[in-house]
Amino acid sequence: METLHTTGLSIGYDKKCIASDVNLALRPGKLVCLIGQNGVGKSTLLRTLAGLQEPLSGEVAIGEESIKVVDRRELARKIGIITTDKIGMSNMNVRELVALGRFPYTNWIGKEELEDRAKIEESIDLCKVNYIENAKLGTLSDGQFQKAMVARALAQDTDFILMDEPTAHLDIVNRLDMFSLFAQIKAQTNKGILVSTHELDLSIRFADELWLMDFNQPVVCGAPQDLIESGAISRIFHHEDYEIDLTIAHSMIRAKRDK
Ligand SMILES: Nc1ncnc2c1ncn2[C@@H]1O[C@H](COP(=O)(O)OP(=O)(O)OP(=O)(O)O)[C@@H](O)[C@H]1O
Repeated sequence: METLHTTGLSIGYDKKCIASDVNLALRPGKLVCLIGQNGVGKSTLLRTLAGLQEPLSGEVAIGEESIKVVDRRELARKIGIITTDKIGMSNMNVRELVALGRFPYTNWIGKEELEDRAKIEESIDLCKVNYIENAKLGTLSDGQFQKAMVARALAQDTDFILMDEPTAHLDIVNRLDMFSLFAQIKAQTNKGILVSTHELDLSIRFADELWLMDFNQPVVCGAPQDLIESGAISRIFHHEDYEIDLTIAHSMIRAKRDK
C-alpha cells in the first residue's frame, strides 16, 4: 500500500494562508493524531488531504499520483473522511447509513452485491453497532452516532480514513472505546488513520505518531513519547498561568493488562 503525502503544501482560503510548506506522510497501518489549538487549521488540513478543498499551492499525492488527477469516484475508494458537518438524514437507519459507504462501488441504481453486503456486515460488527442496526439516526446518542459514522467510513473500504474530532461530546468511556476501535481497525486492516483531535491523553496513549500544528510554525511530527520529552507538545499548548504536565496525562490511561 502507498502513502498519502504532501509536498510543499500550502492550505487556506482565498488569499488567507493558514499553513505553508507542509510536508507530511500518512503511512498504511499507522494511527496518527493531528493536534493543535482551536483555529490552527486542523480541519482545513484534513479537508485538503481528502481533496474536498483545493490547496493554495503544492500537492497532495497517493504514491506517485497527485489526487488532483484522480477521478472523484476512484478517490472515494482511496480516502474516506468523517467531517464535523451534520448530516441531516435523521430518518435513515444505521444500516442504511453504513451502506452509503459503498457508494463508490455500487452501480448506478445503487444495487448492493454480495461483496457490498459482506463489507457492510463486517463494518457493523467491527464497530459493534449491531444492536442499533435498525435504529433511526435521529434517535441515537452522540456516541452511537459517531460509531455508526466510523462504520460507514469502514464500509467505504479506503486505504486511508481521515476523521475530524470524532470524539467531540463523548464521555471518557466512549472516547476510550473510539480510540481503541481506531487502534483495532489499524491493526486488522492496515489502513492509515488520521484523527484530528483535542484528546491529548488518548492520542499519547494510542497514536503511533502525532502531528503537532502551531500558528505560523512548521508541523512537527514524531512518536508521542519523543514529543513529550522534547517539550514539543507543551510548547504548542502554552498558557500564561498554567502548564500541562504530560507525565500525568500519559499515566492516566493504561491498559488493564499492563498493570
Ligand atoms: N470557509 C472558510 N473560509 C475562510 N476561513 C475559514 C473557513 N473555515 C475556516 N476558516 C479559518 O481557517 C482557520 C483554521 O480553521 P480550522 O477550522 O481549520 O481550524 P481547526 O484547527 O480545525 O479548529 P478547531 O480545533 O476549533 O476545530 C481559522 O482561522 C478559521 O477561522
